[in-house]
Amino acid sequence: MEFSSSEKKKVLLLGQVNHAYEELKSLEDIAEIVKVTATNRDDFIKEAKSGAFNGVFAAYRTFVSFDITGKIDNEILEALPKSFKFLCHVGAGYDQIDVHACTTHSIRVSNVPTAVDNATADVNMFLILGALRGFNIGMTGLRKGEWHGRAAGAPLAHDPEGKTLGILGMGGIGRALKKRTDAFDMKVIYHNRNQLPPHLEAGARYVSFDELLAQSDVISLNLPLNAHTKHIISTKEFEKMKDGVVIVNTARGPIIDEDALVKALDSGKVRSAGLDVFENEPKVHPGLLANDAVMLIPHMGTHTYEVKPILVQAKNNLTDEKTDRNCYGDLGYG
Ligand SMILES: NC(=O)C1=CN([C@@H]2O[C@H](COP(=O)(O)OP(=O)(O)OC[C@H]3O[C@@H](n4cnc5c(N)ncnc54)[C@H](O)[C@@H]3O)[C@@H](O)[C@H]2O)C=CC1
Ligand SMILES: O=CC(=O)O
Repeated sequence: MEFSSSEKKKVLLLGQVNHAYEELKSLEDIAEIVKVTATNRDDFIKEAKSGAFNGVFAAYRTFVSFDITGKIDNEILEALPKSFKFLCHVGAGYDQIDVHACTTHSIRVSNVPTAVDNATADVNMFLILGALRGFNIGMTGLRKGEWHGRAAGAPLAHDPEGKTLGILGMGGIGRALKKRTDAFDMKVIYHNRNQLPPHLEAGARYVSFDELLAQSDVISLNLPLNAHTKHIISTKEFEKMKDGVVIVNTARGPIIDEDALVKALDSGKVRSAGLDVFENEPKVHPGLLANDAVMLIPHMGTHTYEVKPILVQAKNNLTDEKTDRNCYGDLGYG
């Protein structure tokens, strides 16, 4: 794409920047930031078709901009101008974008993996420990004035040591989790579509999907959400698991069939769960809310200064009031 030197490129801002003020200012030096006035998908499409975004060559989108546009799919791309060529998503998981449709429209998509690995793996480890040890029962009870959570006391829990952790989807976060579980002497098995080279396996044993379901004491979901992985864990898969298994999910809610999970928890097939993500965020299944054995976190896997380094610089400007939503505050790593 050719621009004259005096011409500022137009960048569409999908979502609000709440943290990366300095970066936004730098971008404004070289680009004209085009803001969206629509607050829902229909109006966004109308706004795009009215020519309001004409000349835009790139868009920077936050996770919560989904509330305005919905999935970035063919319908949205058809409405955007032909000048639009780059879609920059602030997040590792890009399930809110139909990448195939983008490819068809010759639009390149970028995401932000790697930067999130440690923070998300920490949450993952916290959920494993909390769910295995039954901490939520005690913690919830304590705030209600009940020592050990129940009149009869919290049930005895389990140590991680010697337990088999099955990592489904051992990519960046899964491998960072493996490293953490080594400190707790857990045995790690994993399933990916293809076996990793030994230096990336780092001692984890590659197994089939069904072996992972059957052999794990704890199952951690660390794979992306797409048409193949939606509800990859449902009733049939719970039946193949050990009685009393623990399920942890920091990936995406719809990877687990939440209704089936609640039933498996209620029947005792699943002993407890640790969840950072939910099928219909920000809604949480009432069966999960009602179950004290389940550790629940409102999608805070990456909610740290270290993941969003700019926050440290912008700290003095930052107030809680500026943080609009729990998920990323604003733009993830910006
Ligand atoms: N809770 C949170 O705040 C965060 C959640 N996430 C979620 O975690 C997911 C994983 O993130 P990364 O580790 O960075 O991704 P990654 O791409 O590095 O790893 C994903 C792994 O899953 C494997 N995989 C893909 N399809 C599979 C299948 N059908 N069966 C088995 N394995 C499969 C891939 O081969 C890869 O090894 C993201 O897609 C995102 O949805 C990511 C960051 C933060
Ligand atoms: O959910 C967070 C992400 O980066 O993906």
